Amino acid sequence: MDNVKTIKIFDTTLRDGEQSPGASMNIDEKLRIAAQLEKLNVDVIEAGFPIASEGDFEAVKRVAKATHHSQIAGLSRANDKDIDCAWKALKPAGERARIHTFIATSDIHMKYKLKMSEQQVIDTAVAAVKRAAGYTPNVEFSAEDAVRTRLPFLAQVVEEVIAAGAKVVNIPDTVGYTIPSEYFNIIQYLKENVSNVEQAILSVHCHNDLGLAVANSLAAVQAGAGQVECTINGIGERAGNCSLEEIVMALRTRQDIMPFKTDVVTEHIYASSKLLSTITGIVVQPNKAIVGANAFAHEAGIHQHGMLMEKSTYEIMTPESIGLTQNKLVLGKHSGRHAFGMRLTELGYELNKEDLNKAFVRFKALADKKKDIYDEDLDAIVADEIVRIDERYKLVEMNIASGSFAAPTATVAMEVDGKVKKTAVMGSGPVDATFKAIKKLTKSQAKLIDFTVGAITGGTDAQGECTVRLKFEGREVLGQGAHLDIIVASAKAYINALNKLVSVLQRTAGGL
Ligand SMILES: CC(=O)SCCNC(=O)CCNC(=O)[C@H](O)C(C)(C)COP(=O)(O)OP(=O)(O)OC[C@H]1O[C@@H](n2cnc3c(N)ncnc32)[C@H](O)[C@@H]1OP(=O)(O)O
Ligand SMILES: CC(C)C(=O)C(=O)O
Repeated sequence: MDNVKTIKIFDTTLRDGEQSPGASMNIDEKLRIAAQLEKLNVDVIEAGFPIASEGDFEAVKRVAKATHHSQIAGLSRANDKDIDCAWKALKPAGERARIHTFIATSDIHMKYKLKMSEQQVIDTAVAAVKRAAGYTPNVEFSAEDAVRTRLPFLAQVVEEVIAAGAKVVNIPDTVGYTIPSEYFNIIQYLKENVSNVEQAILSVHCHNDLGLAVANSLAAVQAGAGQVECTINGIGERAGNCSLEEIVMALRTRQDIMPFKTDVVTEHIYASSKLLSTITGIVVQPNKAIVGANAFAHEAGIHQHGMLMEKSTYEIMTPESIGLTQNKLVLGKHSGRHAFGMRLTELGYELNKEDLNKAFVRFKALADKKKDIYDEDLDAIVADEIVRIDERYKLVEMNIASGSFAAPTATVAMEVDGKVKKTAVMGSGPVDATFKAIKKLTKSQAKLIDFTVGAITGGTDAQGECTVRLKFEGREVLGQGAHLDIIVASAKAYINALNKLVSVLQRTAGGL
């Protein structure tokens, strides 16, 4: 189609996505996500909110330096300090740098939060855009809580920020309140009532409080919006943001009725989703559209019959289109480093030689015990073996006595600050005994907040994957561990969380 319009994809996984409780990422993790986002070929990566903390500033700066073709955005409130700080962080991106400044425009926000009149908000917004435009022509302005803003006022704000130099104007549904028909009308109203609207791209940024973020974004695109802001797996503040994979695949799959496309390389979607889950520990629900474990699974006989006859009977898009390939090279104990490394690359992992070797040793050990090695097993190996921090604590060996008549007892040997220590502790169950033993050996005061267990793949020889969330002095960390023995996986997750806590506390000069 000649008249197909390209919709810009603005990914905010590293900024709004990181505002999800539990989704905080360190700089190295952000760099890995940013590299994956460039593979996806998103137009803009919002890398953070530089004034928020030294860590955020550094992360934006490092992402700006390390990336090659995506534009890099940094968020700032509408004041000089934030904007100057954002620019300092973004500068290494050169012409790819975008300053994203915002201020709320709804009556509720202006009255209770900002304590500003409409005129003060306009003056502040215009001044912010002008200051940002002094650094770069690539300025985006967001009218926070636009959906609950008086429409003629919203139109006035949009007109004035465009006149001040904004090249992209975002109309966010900050609280996930709108519905598709209303949002369509808002965008259409702005298109018809802002005299200079064609000098800027209208952007949309939807939250999912009513489960409508993707539907609303789609409606806005149909009304003329040219940029969609979204996150991998839909993570974000509260119920999350518009999910990148859903909006992109909706536009790709329904080009028959919507003349739009994106430049996203959809074949990298699945790897991106996996990488984010591995890094944050926020797992995707099995029935999640596009990237859930069941998204391309067919259980019912009638469906299976249809699929065998002709895939399009029950599949509106192919698994291959999101990078979910049937593993052509079967990985097992006879596989070598080349096949193993190639599969990891296909899954989105770029490991250096040393990390690849470490992962390969783990893979061989697993292949000796387990018949089939699935992609999920490889994800677990990488999560467990590579996504690591400096280790003050290491599991040396452990043994569990448990059953229906004896009191569960864990015997655990650990390396603590280079010295091997051993203890045996009883508990109400094998996991309880294990955690008590680890606590005793490490003298940790951290509180266990959450513990989850899952089988990574099917069958009784499946690897178990555990996550442990610990809290100490207001800091929360998430540890992960995988092993064929679920109790060993639990211990590894607990120890991984303790090591993360040490690293967090060291950075803030605390102690355990
Ligand atoms: C809708 C969104 O997602 S917006 C982005 C939300 N993300 C975040 O807030 C995460 C990062 N935030 C932070 O680290 C901190 O909130 C900071 C560093 C930005 C500010 O911290 P503090 O200075 O301690 O202020 P605090 O967060 O308590 O309050 C916000 C202040 O900014 C003001 N403010 C809020 N939005 C804006 C804006 N867009 N432009 C200018 N000022 C604003 C508020 O009125 C308040 O001002 P006051 O301190 O004079 O009362
Ligand atoms: C800063 C803006 C874009 C935002 O995150 C929101 O309104 O939800």
